[in-house]
Amino acid sequence: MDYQFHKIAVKIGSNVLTRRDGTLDVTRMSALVDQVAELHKGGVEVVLVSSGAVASGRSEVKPQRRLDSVEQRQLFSAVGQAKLINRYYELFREHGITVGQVLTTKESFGTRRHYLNQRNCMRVMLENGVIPIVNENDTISVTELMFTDNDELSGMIASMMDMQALIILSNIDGIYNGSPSEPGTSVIREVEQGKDLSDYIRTEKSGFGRGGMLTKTTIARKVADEGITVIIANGKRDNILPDLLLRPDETVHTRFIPASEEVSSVKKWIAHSEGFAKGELHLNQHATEVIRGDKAVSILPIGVERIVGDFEKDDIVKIMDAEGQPIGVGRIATDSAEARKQLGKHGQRPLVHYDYLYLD
Ligand SMILES: Nc1ncnc2c1ncn2[C@@H]1O[C@H](COP(=O)(O)OP(=O)(O)O)[C@@H](O)[C@H]1O
Ligand SMILES: N[C@@H](CCC(=O)OP(=O)(O)O)C(=O)O
Repeated sequence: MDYQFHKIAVKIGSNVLTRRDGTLDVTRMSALVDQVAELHKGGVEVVLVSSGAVASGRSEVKPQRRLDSVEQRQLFSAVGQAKLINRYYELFREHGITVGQVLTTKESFGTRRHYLNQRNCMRVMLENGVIPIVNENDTISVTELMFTDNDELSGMIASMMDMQALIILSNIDGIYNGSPSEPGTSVIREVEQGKDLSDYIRTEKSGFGRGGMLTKTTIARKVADEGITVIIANGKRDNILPDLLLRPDETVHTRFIPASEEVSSVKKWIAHSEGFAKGELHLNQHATEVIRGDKAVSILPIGVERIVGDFEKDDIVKIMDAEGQPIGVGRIATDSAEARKQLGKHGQRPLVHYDYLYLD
């Protein structure tokens, strides 16, 4: 088959998998499994990121007392994830395909070592023909440790696994150039690099989702800037996945045009690591201008005015411009005590080497 991509991450949103009453839509799930199986048999490497744990657990248990929102999420996801993966396992087995479960947390992306462990796990699964089915470990990720939603998780997975494309399946055909329910609006088919879509996106979410269209757009842009095509399409449409890969021109969806330059694997990790930053490097005016220029440059101690926080060598730090605004992230080459000693000095080694610097 002439598929346009051979390595893809597919994110299936909560709303695709749940019926209006909140129960698991097994018919839809089964249709999507058939499509993924078809691609897999056609030689496409697929990593699935599936939501639906909380939604599918909700209908299974009746809590004995009033639970707060964290407890509810923990209880429903513990039950619901087991139900979800069990369904997937059985449905894929009918196609002779083995699947495996990967539950992760935002923290597991925080250090390079954990990150590589996860990547290795999924690589070995793929090498052995096993489809990884990834979800956040909702039982233990609470509030500030959580991914914004599974769109963020799927972006990190697509980036980590060096995928050619990330397909985000929701309950809508793509991003509309206005309110989707209003007459006269239509799906934006292509989003060029640097295009601002904020005017179009309403903050409301669909029934069971967590992040909404705004997070999808932010993540999509970031992942596309790393050279990965991002597609937002309707997971409720029949045969959507093969159609997107075989007949993209005739299939409604929004496509984020990827950057043409290659981004190294370590830079991709750094790009998604802002949340783990342990400190800040504040650049002076001249360094800010140089860093913003066209040339690839490292951050030298002479260009740093101030250092905030305590960090170890190889930790992630935020890069701030002369006005104190964040402009990127990088991996620091020395600990904070040593970095402070070098501040403002000439002839020192870079604090952040260009290879480990990601600018927004
Ligand atoms: N401009 C827009 N185009 C498309 N959808 C939008 C737009 N603005 C807001 N939305 C809403 O975003 C919803 C999809 O996001 P979300 O609820 O997070 O779904 P999921 O569970 O699939 O991640 C749509 O159902 C729609 O109501
Ligand atoms: N991990 C959660 C997913 C929650 C979530 O963010 O879902 P979505 O709105 O589809 O991105 C679950 O399985 O219920």
